[in-house]
Amino acid sequence: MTGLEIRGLVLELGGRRILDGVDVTVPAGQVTGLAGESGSGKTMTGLTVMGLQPAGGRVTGTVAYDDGEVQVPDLLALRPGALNRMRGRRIAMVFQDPTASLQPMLSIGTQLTDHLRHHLGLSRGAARTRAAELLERVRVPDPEAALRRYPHQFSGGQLQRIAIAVAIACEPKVLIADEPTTALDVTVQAGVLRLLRELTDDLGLAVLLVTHDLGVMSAVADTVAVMRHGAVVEHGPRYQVIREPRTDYAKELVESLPHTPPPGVGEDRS
Ligand SMILES: Nc1ncnc2c1ncn2[C@@H]1O[C@H](COP(=O)(O)OP(=O)(O)OP(=O)(O)O)[C@@H](O)[C@H]1O
Repeated sequence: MTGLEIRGLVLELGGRRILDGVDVTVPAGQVTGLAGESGSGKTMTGLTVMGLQPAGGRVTGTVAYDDGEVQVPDLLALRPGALNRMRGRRIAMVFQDPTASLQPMLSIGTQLTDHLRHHLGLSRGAARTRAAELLERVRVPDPEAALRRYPHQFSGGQLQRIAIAVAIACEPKVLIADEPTTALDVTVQAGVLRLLRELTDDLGLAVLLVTHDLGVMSAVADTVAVMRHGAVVEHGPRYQVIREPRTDYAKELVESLPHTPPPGVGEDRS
């Protein structure tokens, strides 16, 4: 299987077990939704997979990575430098707040080209061309003009598209998206979710999508994993988990979570 295999992931912080043996498979070409009530460990799962858990955290378990070209039996066993290279090149992350991955004082063009030159060793000219292509790929209008602008000159939805462009710049194979549309208006959400789906299909990305919103889940996830108290209690095809949950907890969760299907994506896609 290409993608990520998370097995028995445990995170202990200050004597508390935040993750208690998370098992979840994130296959290439699919969106794996991670649902669960607040505090169940969704965000920590994404961060720990990337080696970005809070300082002092004790981590055990394995995260196997395979993109068909590179196989890493356990990302958690890599030295910090090697993990850092995996993060820049092969595994990317998108957060709720797109400004988290963008510098306010630098133009979008400078940020994208610096990133491409640093990670891929491209020349200035080649990096600029690729930066414009990337903005086109994520459907930012007028990419050439956009490259000259600064983050504060874009709307939230456009900024999230730009953050996604930065994330896919080095052609990663895994994308961890943590509440990527939570801060956006419902109509803008739909466009960003459609883009995520398109990138998953076209680039064969393995996407782990952390969200507390069932509307978002119904719109793009292939499978849904439900977390409770730091462990996955149910994982199955989206329609099954949402319509016919097997565990009482998943049933309760499905009934309690917000469900705001963004217009134009989703429910029809099964
Ligand atoms: N920096 C930290 N230090 C210690 N504990 C933390 C830290 N960040 C989060 N936690 C704890 O880890 C647990 C899991 O948090 P996490 O953010 O993964 O939950 P979540 O399911 O993503 O919830 P939410 O939907 O509210 O973001 C929570 O009990 C939280 O209090």
